[in-house]
Amino acid sequence: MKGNLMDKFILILTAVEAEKDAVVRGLRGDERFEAHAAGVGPAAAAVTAAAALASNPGHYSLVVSAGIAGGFAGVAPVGSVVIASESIAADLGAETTDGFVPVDELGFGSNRLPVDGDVAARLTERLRDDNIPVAFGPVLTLSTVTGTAMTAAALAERYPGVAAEAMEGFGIAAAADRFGVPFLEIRAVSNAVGPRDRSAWRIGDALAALESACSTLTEVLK
Ligand SMILES: O=C(O)c1cccc(C(=O)CC[C@H]2O[C@@H](n3cnc4c(=O)[nH]cnc43)[C@H](O)[C@@H]2O)c1
Repeated sequence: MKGNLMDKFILILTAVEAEKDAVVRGLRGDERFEAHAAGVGPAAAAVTAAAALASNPGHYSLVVSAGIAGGFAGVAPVGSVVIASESIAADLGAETTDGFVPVDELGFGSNRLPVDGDVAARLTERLRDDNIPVAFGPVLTLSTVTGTAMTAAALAERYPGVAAEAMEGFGIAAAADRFGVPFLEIRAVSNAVGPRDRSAWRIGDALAALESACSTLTEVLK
């Protein structure tokens, strides 16, 4: 991680207030952190992150996207934590008769953005040491929640090793990239990616896991 953590702050953005409240509980008053609910989806997340970074040059040493997510079968079960190895805008590209072509293959930039690998690795390791179920892998950002087994399978084939999907990470990663601030994504799995079954959601369990992961983050960043 660049810079000295001791003199800067960490911005954590969630989608909704319930996620922000879980993050704040996990931070336990650690004044190095600022947590805000930015709204659902990549645009709301990107606008909020960019506004914060633009109005506070040099103030933040790290920007974190945190919240609940859908977990991919065999990688991230419900109730587990996912630490992103990279952020992928899963539907940023073109549909063709030969399948999806990501924007980088179209020559218009990239649909993948990096994370702070050092912090991501240390956080993953600490969570494992604390016996918290954790997966380290790509996290997708979508504007449409996956609702069928066919789409889940297509995403898992397109992005091997994918751990989770959510709706804000890439927007925040894009703002962090634009302002040269390291990025991290922490997700807690509330549901399985696939056929829509709201009765199977475990949002309470996911928020508890999110709280625990944020508490561990404060330790890792000591
Ligand atoms: O109505 C549904 O079937 C449904 C299924 C899963 C999630 C939703 C949401 O509207 C949640 C959006 C909100 O939570 C994050 N999230 C949680 N699970 C997922 C998911 O499986 N795919 C994408 N996003 C998910 C997301 O980051 C949003 O903030 C509705």
